[in-house]
Amino acid sequence: MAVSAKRGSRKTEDATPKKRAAKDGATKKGASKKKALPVPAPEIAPAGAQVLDRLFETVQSRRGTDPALSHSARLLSRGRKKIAQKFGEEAVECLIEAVAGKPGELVSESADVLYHLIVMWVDAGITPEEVWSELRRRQSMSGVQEKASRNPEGSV
Ligand SMILES: N=c1c2ncn([C@@H]3O[C@H](COP(=O)(O)OP(=O)(O)OP(=O)(O)O)[C@@H](O)[C@H]3O)c2ncn1[C@@H]1O[C@H](COP(=O)(O)O)[C@@H](O)[C@H]1O
Repeated sequence: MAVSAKRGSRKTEDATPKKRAAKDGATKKGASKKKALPVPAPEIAPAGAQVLDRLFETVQSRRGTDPALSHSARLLSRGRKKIAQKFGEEAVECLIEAVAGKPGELVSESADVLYHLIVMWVDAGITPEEVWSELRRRQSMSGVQEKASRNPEGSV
């Protein structure tokens, strides 16, 4: 992702919804005539990890909508390879900030990674509940035990 388009802590002029719409292909004039897509009301913002369920619902609702109004719609319309590529780019940016020891940047990059992961789930037709269920299953076993169960003879 171009740094100029980043959300979160790095406030840049490209980060506003209006400029994002322009960047995504709509002219400023054309975008202003279009009705903005609905976003969840902030007063009923979900707590903690439920924010991911809400984000999933929003991204899913964007499928097939106007790419000029929705970054998710644009990304979904560009296909699986592009979606995977964007996720990979965000993951790399995340690890760069982790290695650089920049917690604030890591928070912002982590949000980007989660957003792009959710776009990938929507494209693949899987739900967050399937992932939560897998995580719950793993909670019954430590990571060390799980790895040992995969490598019964102790091979790495
Ligand atoms: N969390 C995000 C989010 N994080 C990052 N981004 C956007 O992702 C884009 C990444 O920029 P890039 O330059 O990397 O992407 P790009 O334009 O595809 O780049 P190229 O590959 O074309 O070079 C930026 O425009 C960011 O604003 C996001 N866009 C949307 N969301 C969430 O998704 C919801 C729905 O958004 P829309 O689909 O836009 O309605 C929003 O309410 C948010 O909650």
